Amino acid sequence: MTQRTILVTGGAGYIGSHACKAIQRAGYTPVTFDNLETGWAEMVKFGPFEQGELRDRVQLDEVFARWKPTAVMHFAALSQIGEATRDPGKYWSANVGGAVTLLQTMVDHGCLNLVFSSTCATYGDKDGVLLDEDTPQHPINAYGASKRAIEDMIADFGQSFGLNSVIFRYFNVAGADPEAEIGEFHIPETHLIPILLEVASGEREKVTIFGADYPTPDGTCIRDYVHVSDLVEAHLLGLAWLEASKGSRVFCLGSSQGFSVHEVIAKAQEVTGLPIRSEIGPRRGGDAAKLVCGSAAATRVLGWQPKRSTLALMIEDAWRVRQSVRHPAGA
Ligand SMILES: NC(=O)c1ccc[n+]([C@@H]2O[C@H](COP(=O)([O-])OP(=O)(O)OC[C@H]3O[C@@H](n4cnc5c(N)ncnc54)[C@H](O)[C@@H]3O)[C@@H](O)[C@H]2O)c1
Ligand SMILES: O=c1ccn([C@@H]2O[C@H](COP(=O)(O)OP(=O)(O)O[C@H]3O[C@H](CO)[C@@H](O)[C@H](O)[C@H]3O)[C@@H](O)[C@H]2O)c(=O)[nH]1
Repeated sequence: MTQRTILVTGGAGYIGSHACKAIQRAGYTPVTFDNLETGWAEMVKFGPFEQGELRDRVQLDEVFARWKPTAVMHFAALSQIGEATRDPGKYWSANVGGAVTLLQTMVDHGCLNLVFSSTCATYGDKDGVLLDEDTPQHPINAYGASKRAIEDMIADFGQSFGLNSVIFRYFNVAGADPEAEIGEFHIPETHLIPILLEVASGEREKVTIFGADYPTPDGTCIRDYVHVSDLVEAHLLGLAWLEASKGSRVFCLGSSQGFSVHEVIAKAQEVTGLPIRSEIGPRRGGDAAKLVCGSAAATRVLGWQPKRSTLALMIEDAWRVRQSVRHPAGA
């Protein structure tokens, strides 16, 4: 039997490259489609690579005709909250524009199974609430708004064309491949844990804490961190769900535990055994005070069992990759 092909948009990026490894291991062929805006050709190690732009319908048509994917995992997006707040049009164009073209191409090629990366940034600021699939979505930045719009678009394509979808709303994804083949490489790096590891390794002088006047116990923002390996396992379960024709569903993916910026810094110092200098700075636009996930549905319905989503393991795995894998930019 020929191997089933999964089109992985954003497969050269952080989460997409980890997904490709898991997809290949599960016996499928992951075909990466990526414009390399924030990703790396060097991270495409587990299947073919098609360099391309999602908003380019001609290119997408060629790729669908060549590979005939049975499903798409759609990771490609711009995802920096600070940048989205400074330049919202860029986010609406890349994220929503890219998704429109992708969905239309899927339907026209008869590929009707989609796993989509959404985000808890679609919820907005809901202090003190455990966010789950039923929580109303009121995004407070253009990134979250663009992702909510795509969720709505997917529902419309479901109604009109029978597109089947599993939408995962992730919380803060962290960690790296436990076998240290791939990792998280962004330039500039904006995510908290990799920044802390840059400070620990002496590549950065200090971390600026974006606000210590939030209504949280220590004044810094609280987030729910989930290990990228656990996250991509959920995607395989989502794919199996679609292949079993179980219909369309939304699931939240997180660890159901929140950690403040101060707590993450303390844990990174403990794991690395190195000092991490920090200073308090102003709030970053678009940040919610507290985002913590209720992922009971993913466990109950899909059988998802996170294995590595403790703060210590996520930092440990990211630290190991940092020390053993050369940055694709040669930095
Ligand atoms: N990292 C997180 O904590 C997190 C949390 C929630 C949701 N997400 C979502 O997960 C997905 C992957 O995130 P990531 O952290 O791996 O980001 P990433 O930036 O590492 O990867 C995104 C990839 O998509 C590609 N891409 C972007 N726009 C494209 C376009 N128009 N055409 C083709 N390729 C394009 C980039 O080059 C990159 O390789 C994104 O959709 C993001 O919104 C991430
Ligand atoms: O130098 C830094 C970087 C981050 N933070 C704080 O650390 C927390 C985590 O920030 P970051 O790692 O940038 O993640 P988020 O902005 O929470 O966004 C991530 O998590 C979202 C879901 O919560 C995803 O949708 C996004 O794609 C992903 O980038 C936030 O409170 C930031 O304000 C700092 O204080 N200093």
